[in-house]
Amino acid sequence: MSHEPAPTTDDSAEEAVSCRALDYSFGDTKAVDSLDLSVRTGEIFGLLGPNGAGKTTAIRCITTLLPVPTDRVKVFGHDAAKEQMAVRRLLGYVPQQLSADAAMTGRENVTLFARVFDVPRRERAARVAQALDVVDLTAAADRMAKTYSGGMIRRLELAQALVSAPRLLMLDEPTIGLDPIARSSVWEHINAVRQATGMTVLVTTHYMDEAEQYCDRVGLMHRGRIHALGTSDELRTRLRDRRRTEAREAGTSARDDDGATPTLEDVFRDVAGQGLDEEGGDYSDVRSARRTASRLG
Ligand SMILES: Nc1ncnc2c1ncn2[C@@H]1O[C@H](COP(=O)(O)OP(=O)(O)OP(=O)(O)O)[C@@H](O)[C@H]1O
Repeated sequence: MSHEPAPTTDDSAEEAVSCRALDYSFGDTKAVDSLDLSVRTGEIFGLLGPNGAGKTTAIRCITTLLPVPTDRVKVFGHDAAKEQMAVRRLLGYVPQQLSADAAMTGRENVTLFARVFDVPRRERAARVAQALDVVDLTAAADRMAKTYSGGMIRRLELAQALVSAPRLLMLDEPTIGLDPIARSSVWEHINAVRQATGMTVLVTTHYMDEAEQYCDRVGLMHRGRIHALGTSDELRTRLRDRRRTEAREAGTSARDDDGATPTLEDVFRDVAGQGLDEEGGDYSDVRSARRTASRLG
């Protein structure tokens, strides 16, 4: 099935997130299976995989929302089992499920998060205004969230996560259910925040094109494991070179696609083997759990 070399981690760069041999099961279902993952400080790291790959479970382990044994998950060196509060203080988390309240204004929603995350009272109004400004919601800040479009709601949730100035921003499928324009707008805002603050971003997505465009490095996850890890260019070039070598060794004449660099989709299909098809789940075949816009309407 997979011909990719085992994923490697680089411990020389300061790690924002490190998972070592992380397992997590729901009854008989092994959602995360001996996961090794290293996210470097300051990068946008994309965890890619089809529905059910284990992305959300991994994210929830890192956020301390699911219990993990000691020495399995660290966030900026803090152990997620032993130092839960220290870990939580360092991160902002935007889950797949809706986290904004439709019956409150944008400003009220962000203020609520500022309170929950203990933003000092005297700084609160300014920090809320700044977070709304970063995501271009200043003009709409005093409108009820139920009047927002899906993309605006996603940006509001981004502001909610940013108001505590986290060092690590974790986003679970931030663009699911959005139209292409809203998707690129959300990404542009994530990118702008990263550039301005140096914040580390860990994002799950099944949109390969988004990952190629916006993530510094990606981890391809399937059935609870990372099967390949690197920059999108590295992964694509590695597969191209391997195919060329195989063709040469087999003595076959040049294939039609010999000169072409495979896409990230090809890489995924290569590392996941037949699994994607057996499960009836192309990675782009989304259950679309989110459907943000319709839920607030
Ligand atoms: N609360 C739960 N109880 C039982 N099984 C669960 C639970 N949450 C997830 N699972 C199972 O664990 C596996 C991994 O699910 P997970 O949600 O982590 O995948 P994912 O890659 O995030 O996919 P999706 O994008 O569809 O959420 C799946 O087989 C899923 O059915």
